[in-house]
Amino acid sequence: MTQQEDQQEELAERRAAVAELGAAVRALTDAAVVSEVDDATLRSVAAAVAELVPSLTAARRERHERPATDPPGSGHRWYNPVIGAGNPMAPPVHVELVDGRAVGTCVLGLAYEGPRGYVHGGISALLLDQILGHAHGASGRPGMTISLSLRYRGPVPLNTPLRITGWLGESDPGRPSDADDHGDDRQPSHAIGTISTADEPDSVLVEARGKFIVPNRKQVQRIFGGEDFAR
Ligand SMILES: CCCCCCCC(=O)SCCNC(=O)CCNC(=O)[C@H](O)C(C)(C)COP(=O)(O)OP(=O)(O)OC[C@H]1O[C@@H](n2cnc3c(N)ncnc32)[C@H](O)[C@@H]1OP(=O)(O)O
Repeated sequence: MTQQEDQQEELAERRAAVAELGAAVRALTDAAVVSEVDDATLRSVAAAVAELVPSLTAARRERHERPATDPPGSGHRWYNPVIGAGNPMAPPVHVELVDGRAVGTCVLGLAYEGPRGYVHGGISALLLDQILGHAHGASGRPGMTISLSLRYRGPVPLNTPLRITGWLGESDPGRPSDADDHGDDRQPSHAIGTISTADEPDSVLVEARGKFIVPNRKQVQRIFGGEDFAR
């Protein structure tokens, strides 16, 4: 086995272990928010969970440090709060590119509840921001959201397969490109996204419109210390 194959195997093993923990803690979160067991049971589970924390934080990363799952150049975000298998907060949403559109699928449990039985509006915004990011990134230029507006047309049901779709619209006709000044394309892109149930994909429950920019070199330096922010 070559050194590169060794590293790939190690990375796959690490990601699998991280995903396993993510799934277990996600299941714990789901159990915690649906549980109606007695108070004594809740307290004994809380104590048992608190005892587990030090074994995880014995080796930890800080802000700006890459996790072992996301080596430079991999473009992965194993702990992303929407798609990351390692993040218990992530549903996670499974995203595919279909005919230039980003299509996400997931089922949201009661941990994501806003109105009783339905998804919290902020969670819908989170999912749509992510899917618009994928639609923008599909052009090969990962960007950052500079504005996001939403229209909530109907409540999004919990415990129901959902479909989240994002695509690029026309770029901003009002702003002339000043690429020459900055060495980057400074034309913001418009992206559009929707949430519907998987069973009724044409019935739009939430609609989003976002603007994305590709940070120029100075901005990447200022915000991320020069490291390619998307890799
Ligand atoms: C696949 C993974 C998907 C992940 C999806 C997730 C996406 C996200 O959530 S990203 C996180 C949320 N977004 C952010 O944190 C961005 C926060 N904003 C910022 O850091 C700054 O506003 C930043 C860097 C974009 C611009 O700041 P700054 O360099 O000071 O420029 P500023 O003087 O404010 O801009 C002046 C104008 O130029 C525009 N502009 C600035 N930089 C650019 C650029 N690189 N390209 C095009 N337009 C630009 C601005 O939008 C602004 O336009 P307007 O006047 O119409 O509002």
